[in-house]
Amino acid sequence: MDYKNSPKSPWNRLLNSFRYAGRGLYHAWTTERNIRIHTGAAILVLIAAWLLNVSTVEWLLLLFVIGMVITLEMINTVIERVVDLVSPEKNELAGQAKDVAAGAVLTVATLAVIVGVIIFIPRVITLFY
Ligand SMILES: Nc1ncnc2c1ncn2[C@@H]1O[C@H](COP(=O)(O)OP(=O)(O)OP(=O)(O)O)[C@@H](O)[C@H]1O
Repeated sequence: MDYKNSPKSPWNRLLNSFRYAGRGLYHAWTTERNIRIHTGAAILVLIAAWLLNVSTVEWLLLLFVIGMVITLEMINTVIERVVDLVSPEKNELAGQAKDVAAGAVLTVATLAVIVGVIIFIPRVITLFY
C-alpha cells in the first residue's frame, strides 16, 4: 500500500500535514542561507517598524512584502530541488527554470526594499531634522 492510501483518521492526516509542513520549514531554514538572511532582515525591519511607530496600513504592507520574499525563497528552493531531481546533468531548460525562479525572488526582494524605503526614509529624516 502506498503511503497516501494508508488507513488513517482525518485527525491523523491533519496532524501529519502540519508535521510535513514543519519539516519543510525546518529543512528550508537549515539548508538555505538566503532564507536565514531574509528572515534576519525581516526581524530587523519589524523592530524598526515598532520603534518608529508605523501605521496599521504600513504594518500590513511590510508584513505582506516580507511574507512574499520568504515564501518565494522557499518556492525557489522547491524549484531547485525538483530541477536537480529531474535534471542532475547540465541542461538549458533546467538552467532557465532556476534562473527565472531566482529572478522572481530578486523582483520581490527589490519591491520589498522600495516599500521599506518609502515607509522608513521620511520617518528617519524627521528624526534628524
Ligand atoms: N542542471 C543545470 N543545468 C544548467 N544550468 C544549471 C543547472 N543547475 C544550475 N544551473 C545554473 O546555475 C545557477 C545556480 O544554480 P544553483 O542550483 O547552484 O542555484 P543557487 O541559487 O546557487 O543555489 P543556492 O540557493 O543553493 O545557493 C542556476 O541559476 C543556473 O543558471
